[in-house]
Amino acid sequence: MKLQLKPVLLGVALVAITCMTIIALILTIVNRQSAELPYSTQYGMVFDAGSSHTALFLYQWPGNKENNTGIVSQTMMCDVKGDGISSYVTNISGAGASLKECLNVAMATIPASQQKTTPAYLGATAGMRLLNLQNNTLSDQILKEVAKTMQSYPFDFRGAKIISGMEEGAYGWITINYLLESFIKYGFDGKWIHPKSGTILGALDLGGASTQISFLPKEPVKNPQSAFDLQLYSYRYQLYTHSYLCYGKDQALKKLHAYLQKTTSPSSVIKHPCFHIGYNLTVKLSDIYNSPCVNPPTPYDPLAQVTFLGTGNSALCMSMIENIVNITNCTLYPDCGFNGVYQPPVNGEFFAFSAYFYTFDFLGLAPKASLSRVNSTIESFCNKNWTTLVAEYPNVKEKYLRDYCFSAHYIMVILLKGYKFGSSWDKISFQKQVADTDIGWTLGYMLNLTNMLPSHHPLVVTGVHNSQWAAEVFFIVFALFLALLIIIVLCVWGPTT
Ligand SMILES: Nc1ncnc2c1ncn2[C@@H]1O[C@H](COP(=O)(O)OP(=O)(O)O)[C@@H](O)[C@H]1O
Ligand SMILES: [Ca+2]
Repeated sequence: MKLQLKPVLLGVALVAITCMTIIALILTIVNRQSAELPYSTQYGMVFDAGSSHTALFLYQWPGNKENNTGIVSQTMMCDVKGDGISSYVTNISGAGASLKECLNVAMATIPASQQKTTPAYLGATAGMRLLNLQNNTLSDQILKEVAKTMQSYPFDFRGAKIISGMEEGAYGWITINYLLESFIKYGFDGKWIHPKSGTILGALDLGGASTQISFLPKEPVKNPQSAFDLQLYSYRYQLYTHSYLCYGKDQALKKLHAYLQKTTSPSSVIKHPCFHIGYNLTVKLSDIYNSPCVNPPTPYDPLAQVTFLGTGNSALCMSMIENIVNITNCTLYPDCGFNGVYQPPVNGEFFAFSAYFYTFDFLGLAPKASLSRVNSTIESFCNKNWTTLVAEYPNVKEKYLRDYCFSAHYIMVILLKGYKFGSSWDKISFQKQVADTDIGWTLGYMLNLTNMLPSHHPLVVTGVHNSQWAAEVFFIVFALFLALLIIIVLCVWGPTT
């Protein structure tokens, strides 16, 4: 009997098609991953309740789960009027009321439908840490008041608390490196790539009441109290971070005043080398000794007055500051920052922000300037007469203008003699923002508390719309049905015709 070739080939082809269709069907159904598409912008807010003032930062990101790279950005920033919340000790309810103006701005910015799902945090830093040391009942009452005000808004209130110095340092470091995409990057080939570890930056934050340094050292951190272990996007980091309480620039100035007062006593007129010639300041002794950062002489009259007379003497200003920043005492460890605090040698590039930036920006030294230009600029600025200066900068707040000479010298002492940046001065960049977002601890804090910093590498899936997926399944099932039907017809009638 002659074999009929055509129906046999057709049958083989149909069987092959059927098998492929069944495999396609299994793959389409079994390995189904659902991915949400961006549906709308989401928001999150953090109050930075600093020692000198409070600011509200509002962040936004696309409303899906793909926010685990540098997608979160700052939508708005609102400066709360008045001083920091720790200054409300005699008017506790005022601390809560002070936040209302900025909360109203947030209400006007966030669409009504999103307000309920907007997480809202308040983190207080060194001013409240100090108040907590002095009188924890008062600091608790202030935190309760600010929480009450925040809860009176529709936002998803997640807490008002004092953050630790280590958290403050680590979150500042996370903010910088998140914004610079140093943890993870989306490459041109559509794959996630992990940039080389050398591209991770260190963070230098100078506040009013504390100062923080955070970086990845070359060597393992020897003191566990300064080690911060993190796992981000499948990589482990051991961060060195230290917060020097009482060494923010305002408390450091208080320390200098206490030093000058004690060493000149009983005179009530005291030469001040970091104030400009022509600037005089009269204060009560209680204004100097009202902080846990300074030890009052015993006995002392809180109401007695002293007058500081500016002499604008750069060399003396620098050496006086060296008296309040102990740079010699490093007995317990092979390497130290200042005050005998363990610190491995600095490593890599750094961003210096907050008062580091304000001071260097004002002096025209940001983002970078050579050491010789920095030194000569500070010296000639400190030499300026106060009257000339006020006329030259009519729009600069007097409290800032008065302090730039001191702050600049203080910055040089802690960076060069404290942290020992001498040979790596050019590694420091004085910055305020990255990608239109302010550098500070608040973004890192929010990313962490909202679980937007995964410890594992993000999974990339290529997806289709649900309707397209249903159409694909329907088409495959239909093709399968048709193929089976033809095979049956061929088997029954094919070979005999
Ligand atoms: N425009 C500015 N010029 C100079 N200094 C500023 C400016 N804005 C803020 N500062 C200073 O920056 C510091 C910010 O510290 P802050 O965040 O309030 O305290 P902390 O972080 O210690 O709790 C303060 O010393 C404040 O005076
Ligand atoms: Ca701060």
